[in-house]
Amino acid sequence: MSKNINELFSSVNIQSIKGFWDVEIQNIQFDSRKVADGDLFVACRGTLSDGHNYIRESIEQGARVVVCEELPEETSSEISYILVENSLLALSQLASNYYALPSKNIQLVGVTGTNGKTTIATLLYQLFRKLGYKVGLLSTVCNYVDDKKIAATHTTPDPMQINLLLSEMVAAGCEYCFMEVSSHAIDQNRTTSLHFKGGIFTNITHDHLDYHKTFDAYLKVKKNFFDDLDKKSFVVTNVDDKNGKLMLQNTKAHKFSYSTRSFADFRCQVLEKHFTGMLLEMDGVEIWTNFIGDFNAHNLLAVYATARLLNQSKEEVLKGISELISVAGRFESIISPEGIMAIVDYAHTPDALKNVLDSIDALRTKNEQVITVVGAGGNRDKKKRPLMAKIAAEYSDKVILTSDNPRSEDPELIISEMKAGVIFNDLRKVLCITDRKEAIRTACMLAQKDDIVLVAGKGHEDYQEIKGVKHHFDDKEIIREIFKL
Ligand SMILES: CC(=O)N[C@H]1[C@@H](OP(=O)(O)OP(=O)(O)OC[C@H]2O[C@@H](n3ccc(=O)[nH]c3=O)[C@H](O)[C@@H]2O)O[C@H](CO)[C@@H](O)[C@@H]1O[C@H](C)C(=O)N[C@@H](C)C(=O)N[C@H](CCC(=O)O)C(=O)O
Ligand SMILES: Nc1ncnc2c1ncn2[C@@H]1O[C@H](COP(=O)(O)OP(=O)(O)OP(=O)(O)O)[C@@H](O)[C@H]1O
Repeated sequence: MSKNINELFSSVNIQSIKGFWDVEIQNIQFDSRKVADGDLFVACRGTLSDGHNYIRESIEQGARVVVCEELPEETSSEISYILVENSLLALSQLASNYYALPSKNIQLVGVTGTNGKTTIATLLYQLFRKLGYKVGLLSTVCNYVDDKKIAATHTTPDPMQINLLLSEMVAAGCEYCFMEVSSHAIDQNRTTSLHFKGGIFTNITHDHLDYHKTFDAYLKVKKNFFDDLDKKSFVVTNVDDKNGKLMLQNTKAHKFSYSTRSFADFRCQVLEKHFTGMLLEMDGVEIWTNFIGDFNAHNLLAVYATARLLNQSKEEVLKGISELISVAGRFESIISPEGIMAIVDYAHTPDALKNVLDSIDALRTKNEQVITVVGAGGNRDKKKRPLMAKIAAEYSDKVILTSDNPRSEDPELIISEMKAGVIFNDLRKVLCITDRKEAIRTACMLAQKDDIVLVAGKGHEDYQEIKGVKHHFDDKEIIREIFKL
């Protein structure tokens, strides 16, 4: 689709222009390798390299307009160069303008926090469909435009992708979109120019410090998302998290809180816990839910609060919540003919792992053993490796440390970095088996009737990434094969 750059730059803070202003462009690209004839190229500074180094290549590929933070040494008189202070911010604004501001034509709610984003966004998508609406979803597991499933590459896609999907949702008649907002996305301005009706804060614990460097920087980035919300929107925050209230400090949005422990606008209490679900008291009403674990009580409460803030009736929301079923790869259980229960969960942070193991512990009635199979991803935050192994060993009877997605790292080295975190007295519980399938098989062989095998870290993923190649790998599939189901 062809656009005049005049329309595209309406909200962009331009420093200067070199070249023509009245230019038609075809598409917007931030990767020179994808530029085609007539495109606009935005040169962005990344963590590995700098898009400014690819300006010449983008022009050779056919770029007509270049948006950059500094001019290249050699410029061409046939090209328009538009200087901006922050290319990533400009990209976000250009992308929204290119697709005619779709976020203004849909009620968009963003979920951010270390854990729970996928669960809450997906459950909101499911709930609002039950309530009779056409809905969109942008999440780690997959994206949906109404009932059309679209593969996801990121938790929060790049600004062009987000706005394309939002515009498709608007065209398909969707009234709501629920999206995950990662800290990378906030930091890189992927969501800055979107118009959010609401924002949800789940929690913040140790993660992504490879990218943000310090916990304070990570916290500040999360807070920026809420600081940017306007007075027509709402923010609903988990005040059981010690940083929950902080998210409300500088925002102009209407402020709401939720809690399972203390005074808050939205409250819920866990009345009973079973392997098949939980009985909750939510906003004064008892409801049965098909979810396990205190953390899911928080997730369901966030869903309830958001639906109420989007003006849905209490009765219908509670009825809808009681009918919701699990989210792919989140506390999914498979029982063997011999009575061994395997649980597949995406827990890939120390906090998530502890929560899942706590939830399992709360359900133990006899002397069931808990055997945990867990790894840690390569080319990602290394600091969480020893912490995850320490937690796994502390809260399980046996632990098998194995590979997650080693990516370009040596899996055995990752496992040894994990093992270094296990306290001396727990070392006797730990086995190391690099091959994940063998690790799962061994855990199932060690388990007896009623024992619980937790396979953590990969959840819904159907691949294992080793040395840049994605091999088919599915924890649930392997467990079913071992259990001969
Ligand atoms: C690690 C990381 O955060 N990378 C971000 C970074 O890219 P980079 O450092 O890899 O970029 P680069 O390769 O150095 O290149 C810099 C720029 O030059 C461009 N380029 C590069 C090469 C070339 O030949 N031509 C060219 O134009 C690139 O397109 C890029 O715009 O800067 C880019 C912006 O220009 C981001 O899009 C990119 O996010 C990538 C896509 C990424 O994968 N990030 C992950 C880690 C991420 O976002 N994860 C979160 C979820 C986390 C979670 O909750 O688990 C997510 O939302 O998915
Ligand atoms: N509210 C919560 N608090 C703590 N842990 C949670 C919560 N919700 C889910 N978890 C745990 O975290 C894991 C990941 O959940 P989920 O995918 O919903 O989080 P996420 O924020 O989307 O993570 P990511 O962006 O890394 O995919 C779950 O499998 C579960 O173990």
